[in-house]
Amino acid sequence: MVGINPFENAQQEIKRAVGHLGLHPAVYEILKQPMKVLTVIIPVEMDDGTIRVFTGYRAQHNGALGPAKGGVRFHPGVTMDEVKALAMWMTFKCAVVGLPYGGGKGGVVCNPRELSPGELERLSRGYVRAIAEIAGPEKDIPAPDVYTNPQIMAWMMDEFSRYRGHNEFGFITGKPLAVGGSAGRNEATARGCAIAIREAAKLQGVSLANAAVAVQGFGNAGGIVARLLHEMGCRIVAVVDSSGGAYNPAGMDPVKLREHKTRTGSVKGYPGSKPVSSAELLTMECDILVPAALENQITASVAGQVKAKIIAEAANGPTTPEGDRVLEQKGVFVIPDILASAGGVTVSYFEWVQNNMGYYWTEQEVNRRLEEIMVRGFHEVAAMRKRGRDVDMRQAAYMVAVQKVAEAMAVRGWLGKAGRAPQVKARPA
Ligand SMILES: NC(=O)C1=CN([C@@H]2O[C@H](COP(=O)(O)OP(=O)(O)OC[C@H]3O[C@@H](n4cnc5c(N)ncnc54)[C@H](O)[C@@H]3O)[C@@H](O)[C@H]2O)C=CC1
Ligand SMILES: O=C(O)CCC(=O)C(=O)O
Repeated sequence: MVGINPFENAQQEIKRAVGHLGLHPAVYEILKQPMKVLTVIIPVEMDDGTIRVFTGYRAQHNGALGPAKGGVRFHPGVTMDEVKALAMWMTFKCAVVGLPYGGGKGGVVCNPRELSPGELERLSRGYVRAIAEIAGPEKDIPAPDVYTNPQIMAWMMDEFSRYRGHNEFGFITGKPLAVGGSAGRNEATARGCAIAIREAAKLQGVSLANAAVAVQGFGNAGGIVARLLHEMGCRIVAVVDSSGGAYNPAGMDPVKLREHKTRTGSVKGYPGSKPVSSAELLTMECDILVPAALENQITASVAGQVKAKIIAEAANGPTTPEGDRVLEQKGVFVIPDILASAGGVTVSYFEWVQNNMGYYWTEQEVNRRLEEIMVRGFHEVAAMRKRGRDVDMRQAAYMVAVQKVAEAMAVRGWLGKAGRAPQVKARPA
């Protein structure tokens, strides 16, 4: 959305968390920007023989807890500030659920729908060649995000393996199973979100049986979360994608919605449904709202009209800080993006671990470990919310995450003398 800078939004959240935790101001000074940002140009030979030059970015926000980790977005609206915000959010997403990573994110300004498969492959490989010097399993590990998928991950892994001269399956996650992908990764973002919704519903006394759910975005995150919530007994009353929406208060079957989208290119026109816009969906009567598309969807004016009891942010940054304050005043229970969407990177972590070991787990094993991490993360944040005064779930999540990153920076000596107290107590002799 024009005029709202996601990077400035992300900075505000960190500033508040550092203040609430009473940490040294140096913590904010370090965390308020990415440690490294690379801008690249990618010349690609198009099918008609012309050369088109694309712009791409890779941002690494903070490496105190481990190598940078985060997806690559292919979208016409990608900007450097968006990539910087997304990298920043990744640092705290990884920290809140206890993964040994820092935050990273990449993006290429392009419309993949206008590219042929060959052009898309050459662009994906070109992007990897351009960022190769700052990436790798020990430095920065990309993954899928908006409009990138397992096939693109496979091309990228192959290109990086050529660059290094040997197979580097651990360079990137979200790969197809045939080349070191993990069972369960495709569903992981949605599964993690569904687990968080289940825990929130228990906490808030909302029954999932027949609960009305509206989902904005019907891709990897939104489409699968609709299916999983349907399996948990919820009624999927509305879904939208970038081309339109479908509404039916009696509920719709997400498997059939997916088939309809595969056949026609959109969820709109689903048999038995009425059209619905993205704006209408966000403010409609429902119990659970899942924004699973892009940033800055729930502004203050949208938030004022939201009727959902629970919002689970499967997307990164769907709510503006102003929107957030309105939701807080209204008592809407928000599961913030850094927690609600952490399932994907959690299973990406499992994928990287499996690649490093060369030993692969069953889907059951992956899902069991994901469940454990999401439940622990959710309740750690809920406990922080209870302990903190005047903090909502988003602030609580940031407080849990910022505390962990600040502690790592302190013991590494990045905060100098300021870091030695009170975060780090010397071990008794
Ligand atoms: N794929 C992953 O593992 C993760 C994704 N996310 C976040 O989830 C969100 C969605 O990502 P994915 O599902 O992976 O992308 P995707 O490319 O699979 O799907 C995106 C969906 O959003 C829809 N969409 C795009 N613009 C829209 C608009 N203006 N209004 C309504 N719908 C719109 C598209 O039509 C598509 O259905 C993003 O914010 C992403 O950063 C977060 C964590 C992990
Ligand atoms: O799977 C990953 O490594 C990161 C996914 C991602 O980009 C995100 O969580 O926003």
